[in-house]
Amino acid sequence: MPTAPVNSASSQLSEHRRQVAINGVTITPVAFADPPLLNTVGVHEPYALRAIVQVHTDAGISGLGETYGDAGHIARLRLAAEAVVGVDPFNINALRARIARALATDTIEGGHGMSGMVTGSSTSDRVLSPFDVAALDIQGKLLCVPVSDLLGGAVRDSVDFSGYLFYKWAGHPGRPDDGWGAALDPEGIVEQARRMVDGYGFTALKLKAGVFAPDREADAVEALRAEFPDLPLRIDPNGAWSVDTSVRIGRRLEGVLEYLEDPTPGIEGMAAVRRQVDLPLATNMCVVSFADLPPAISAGAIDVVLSDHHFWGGLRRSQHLGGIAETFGLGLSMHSNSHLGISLAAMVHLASATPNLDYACDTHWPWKDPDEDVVAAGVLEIVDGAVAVPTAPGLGVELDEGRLESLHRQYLDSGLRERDDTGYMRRFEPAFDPTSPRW
Ligand SMILES: O=C([O-])C(=O)C[C@H](O)[C@@H](O)C(=O)[O-]
Ligand SMILES: [Mg+2]
Repeated sequence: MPTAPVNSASSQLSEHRRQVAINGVTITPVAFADPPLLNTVGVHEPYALRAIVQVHTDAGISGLGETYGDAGHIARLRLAAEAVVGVDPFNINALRARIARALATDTIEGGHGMSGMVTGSSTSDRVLSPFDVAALDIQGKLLCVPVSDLLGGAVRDSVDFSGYLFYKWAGHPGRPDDGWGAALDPEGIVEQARRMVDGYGFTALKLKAGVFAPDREADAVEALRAEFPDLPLRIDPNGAWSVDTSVRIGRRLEGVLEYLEDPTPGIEGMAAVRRQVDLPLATNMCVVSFADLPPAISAGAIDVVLSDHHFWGGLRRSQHLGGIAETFGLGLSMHSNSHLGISLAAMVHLASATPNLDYACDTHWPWKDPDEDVVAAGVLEIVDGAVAVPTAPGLGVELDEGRLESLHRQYLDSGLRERDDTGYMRRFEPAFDPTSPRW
């Protein structure tokens, strides 16, 4: 009978729908090796911290999320974990409401995990994010569709990423060199870029700046332009420059950059720069929550917003941000922090289902040891500067329990419980002062 299998499949599906509820959450902090990457607030410590969130259901299916690993954030995740038990993983609105309620009386301090650079983002959106991703992973596994389908369908088969260049030391002091070598001048940055482009095929480059005198960093951008005449270039000093310095350096780099990211702190400062420089301004610092959008748009402070599902409340709310960007004619790009494979999979699904994503996304992926992850190796790879959108159900990545256990042990042994780029830098340069604007 031609109709019988369809009917029985759909009745099985609705059976799943009726029964499924979250019946537990496992939160595992992990640490993975991170090179000494320099930024305006200091230097990356020997390990980056993340939290792996497994959401379990009474249908026997679990979903995965990944987020920051600072102690305060983990304490909030644990509050949320208790609050979401009993919720249907298809009901992300209910997840959000339960999490907001659980955090309403939260007195936990610190723990943003973003090293003082994105502190104004919404706490409940940050905590919701890994639960939203895990719920979508569960939905996809139950319905046998990839997360990109649940987000409206992939509009591209692969997602472009930019090669993320950092000034860096050759290795962590007192430890062996990491193999990338030092990059402390334009030649070092060009050499690093060459290795990124040859190894991963990146078709856009971003330089993390705010480390050395601005003119020296502009020299590095011009050296990149000479070496890679066709690649879009960006520079991001994380608000380390005054308005005057931003205008001077911005004018110098007009016609060279595809966008200038967070040259100076705050909406007013960005708007002042924008009025005087003929370059698109991008941000992941002065617009980090929905409440920041109206004042930034009315001040004309930004041209491009960098989404990041880790602090914009997960994949669905990041799509909402994409809709606002489209409505107001803003460009859309994507921000990253040091991350593992669950986050990369989530970023790729989101980017694949965001038609108005105009730029190659950021990723710290090449800075990670390929042997250190919590998902199986080889599923996610950067080829020709892009990651293929996974087509298996859910996020398309499976947790490797052995790898999770070993990165959790590394977390326990590392002794690190908060990201502290400034404190680590001060061990080697006691007078280091990250107060912005630094120039
Ligand atoms: O675009 C950005 O602002 C970032 O990627 C922030 C990160 O924290 C970056 O500065 C880093 O990893 O040092
Ligand atoms: Mg940035």
